[in-house]
Amino acid sequence: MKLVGLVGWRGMVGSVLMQRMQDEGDFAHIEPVFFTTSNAGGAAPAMAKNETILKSAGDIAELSKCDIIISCQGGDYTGEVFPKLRASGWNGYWIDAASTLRMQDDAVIVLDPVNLDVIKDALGKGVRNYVGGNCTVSCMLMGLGGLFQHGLVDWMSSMTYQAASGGGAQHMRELLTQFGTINAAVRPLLDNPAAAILEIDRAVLATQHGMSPDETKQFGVPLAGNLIPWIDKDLGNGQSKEEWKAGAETNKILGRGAASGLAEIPVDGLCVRIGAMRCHSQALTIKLKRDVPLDEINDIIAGANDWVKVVPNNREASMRELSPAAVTGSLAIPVGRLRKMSMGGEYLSAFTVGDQLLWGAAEPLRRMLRIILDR
Ligand SMILES: NC(=O)C1=CN([C@@H]2O[C@H](COP(=O)(O)OP(=O)(O)OC[C@H]3O[C@@H](n4cnc5c(N)ncnc54)[C@H](OP(=O)(O)O)[C@@H]3O)[C@@H](O)[C@H]2O)C=CC1
Ligand SMILES: N[C@@H](CC(=O)OP(=O)(O)O)C(=O)O
Repeated sequence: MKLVGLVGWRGMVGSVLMQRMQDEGDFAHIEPVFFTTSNAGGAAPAMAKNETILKSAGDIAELSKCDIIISCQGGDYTGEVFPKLRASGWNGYWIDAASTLRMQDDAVIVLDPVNLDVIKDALGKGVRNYVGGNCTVSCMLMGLGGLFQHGLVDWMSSMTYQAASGGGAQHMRELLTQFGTINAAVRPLLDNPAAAILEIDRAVLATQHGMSPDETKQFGVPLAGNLIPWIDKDLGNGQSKEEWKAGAETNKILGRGAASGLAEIPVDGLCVRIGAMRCHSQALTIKLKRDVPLDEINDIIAGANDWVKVVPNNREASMRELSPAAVTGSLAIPVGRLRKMSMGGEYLSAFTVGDQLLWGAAEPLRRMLRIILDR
């Protein structure tokens, strides 16, 4: 049985991964070894078999014993340990949730319902580094992958509504704390039916403006009752790094770009943080290569994989099925609001939602593990 090292298993992404691996019976196929950056020598979790003691995640000799390592520990860890591990001569498979290695030539971005051909080709060529994609990109491709597979996309623009979880666990806590602070500030007014709504509104605004640096430590500004139209680094050209990833990673996942000889498909947009918990949503404008009838488009989208689900473009279904609260905790990727836009028959509008901790982070990793194990 393959020795599989697990790093970052108790973090937010790691916990979702462990749950999914248990749900799918993955531990029956591996000998797990649990690593830690903070508690070496402590007890490994219940899924452990023979290796019941936590090993140090900085111990290159211990890591080197593994056939496969899955890391959800973060980019700093990858940047620090991965080069040392490879320099030591380790030739195992490295599967990672962090973005650090994504765009390297010797790494593949994994999303097998969309790019199994790219993954298999890489395995055949001896590639050893497999990295999960950016959550927004992975969720978009799980939903709209069919249109790309059928060569129908001329270009795409995405306007995102990204959840607090994209920043990490502390960001989710901060959002909820802010909601609580605001609610507490206006509670007496809310309890009084005679209170004027503009008075309540003024009190909310005053509370948001009055939040201490401690209350906005993660996001930098209040997110509750607000939004933040910038995610990740400032690239200095007016684009955020999250926006850059949309084009760069989509094309890499699809195996397009200079190395392949296939022209890149322009994908660009504007990424916005909103006060949702763990589902990323996005509104898409898609310029099709030709005017394909809407029923054909529905079939192409719905037929692309087992998880995408086309939601009828009406008010009831959209409100019920196409929201973060409807999708959280589920692997389903609903795509709705499908309609041709007033600009012409080649312009398609769509809206999609995905759990950014499942398809956006953990799920592609555990599926990559199974692809390697099943070879
Ligand atoms: N959050 C996201 O949406 C996404 C994240 N990623 C990638 O995954 C990486 C990990 O993200 P995420 O899971 O959110 O990070 P977390 O902060 O939840 O976990 C990272 C590590 O922090 C340590 N840690 C310290 N205190 C705690 C605690 N109280 N509870 C749990 N763990 C703790 C753990 O390491 P130890 O056990 O060694 O102490 C853990 O493995 C990111 O840096 C990113 O590269 C990728 C896609 C999406
Ligand atoms: N940047 C994403 C989360 C994330 O971890 O992305 P990446 O894996 O590309 O660093 C967000 O904030 O919503």
